Amino acid sequence: MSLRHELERLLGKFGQDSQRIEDSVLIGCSEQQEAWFALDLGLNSSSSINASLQKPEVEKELTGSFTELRKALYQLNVKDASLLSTAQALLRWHDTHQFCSRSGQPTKKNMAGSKRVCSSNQIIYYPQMAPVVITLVSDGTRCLLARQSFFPKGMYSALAGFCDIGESLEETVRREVAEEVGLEVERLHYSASQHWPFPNSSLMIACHATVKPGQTEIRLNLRELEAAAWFRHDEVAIALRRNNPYTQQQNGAFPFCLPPKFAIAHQLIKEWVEKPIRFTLPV
Ligand SMILES: NC(=O)C1=CN([C@@H]2O[C@H](COP(=O)(O)OP(=O)(O)OC[C@H]3O[C@@H](n4cnc5c(N)ncnc54)[C@H](OP(=O)(O)O)[C@@H]3O)[C@@H](O)[C@H]2O)C=CC1
Ligand SMILES: [Mg+2]
Repeated sequence: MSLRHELERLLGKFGQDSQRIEDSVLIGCSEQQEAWFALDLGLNSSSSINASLQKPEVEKELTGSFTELRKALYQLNVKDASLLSTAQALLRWHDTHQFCSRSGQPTKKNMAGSKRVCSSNQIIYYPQMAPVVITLVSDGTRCLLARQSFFPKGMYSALAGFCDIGESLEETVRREVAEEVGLEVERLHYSASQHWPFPNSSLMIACHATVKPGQTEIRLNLRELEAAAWFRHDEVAIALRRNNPYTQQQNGAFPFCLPPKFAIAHQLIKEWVEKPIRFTLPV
C-alpha cells in the first residue's frame, strides 16, 4: 500500500475528507529523491473543521504520543529535528496566512506549499523568517551565558535578540548585548546560521564577540533576562557533555545545563569550548 493510500485510510478512519492531503506542504527530499511532505492534522485548532479529531484516538492508531515541540527537539537527531522544525514553521505560516491583507479575500496555497496567492488580486505571499542574532560573549577566558524565565530549569544560553528594521547584524549584536547585560562589544566573528521555529520562524545568525579588557561587569536587564553570569571554560566543557535539561536537570545535581545539540546556541558554545583562543585574538 502506498503512503498516500495509507494516509487516505487514516483520514477516513478519523472521519476526515481525503482531499485534506492537498493541504500538505513539501519539506524536503530523501537521498533516494523521495519527496517528504507534512500535513497539519489540526488537533490544536479550536475553531477548526477538524475538531472531530481526538488526540488519544490518533495516538492509539499510530502507536505514538504527541510531544511538545521544544521537548521533541531535545530527543531527535539533528536531521529529524531540522525537518520537524521546517514542517512546523511552514504549516503554521499557512495556517496564519489564509487571507490577503490587502483585499481580505482567501489566499490559495500552491501545490508545494512554498507560497500563497490571493484569489482576487494575484498578490503572492511567501513564508517569512525574522532575523535574530545570537551572540556568545567572551572576556578572553570566560563566556557569558544567560537565562530567560521560561527556559527549562537550570538552562543557560547565549544572548539573543531580534534585528530591528534598518539595522545591520553588527548593530543588532552591539545593541542587544548593551541592552541585556550592559556590556560593550569589541570584536565580532560570524559563526553560522540556522532556521528556528520559535516564536514563529526565525533565521538565527550566530556570532562570537569579545568585550573590552577589564570591562566585564554585568548590568542585568531584568525585563529581558532572569539571570546572566560569566562561566569558566572547564565548567562549560562539563555542561556540554550533559544534554537534556528536561530529563537531567530535575534532580538538582547539576549547577546548569545548555541548549540541545540541534540549537545553534549549542554549536556556538561547543565551538568556543573547542577553540577559545580563536575567538579572543584580533581578526
Ligand atoms: N536556536 C537557538 O539556539 C536559540 C534561539 N533563540 C530564539 O531567539 C529568539 C529571540 O530571542 P529573544 O531573547 O527572545 O529576543 P529579544 O531579546 O529581541 O526579545 C524579545 C522581544 O523582542 C520583541 N520583538 C521584536 N521583534 C520581534 C519579532 N519579529 N517577533 C517576536 N518578538 C519581537 C518582542 O518585544 P515586545 O513583546 O515588547 O513586542 C519580544 O518580546 C527567541 O524567540 C528564541 O526562540 C534564543 C536562544 C537560542
Ligand atoms: Mg534577548
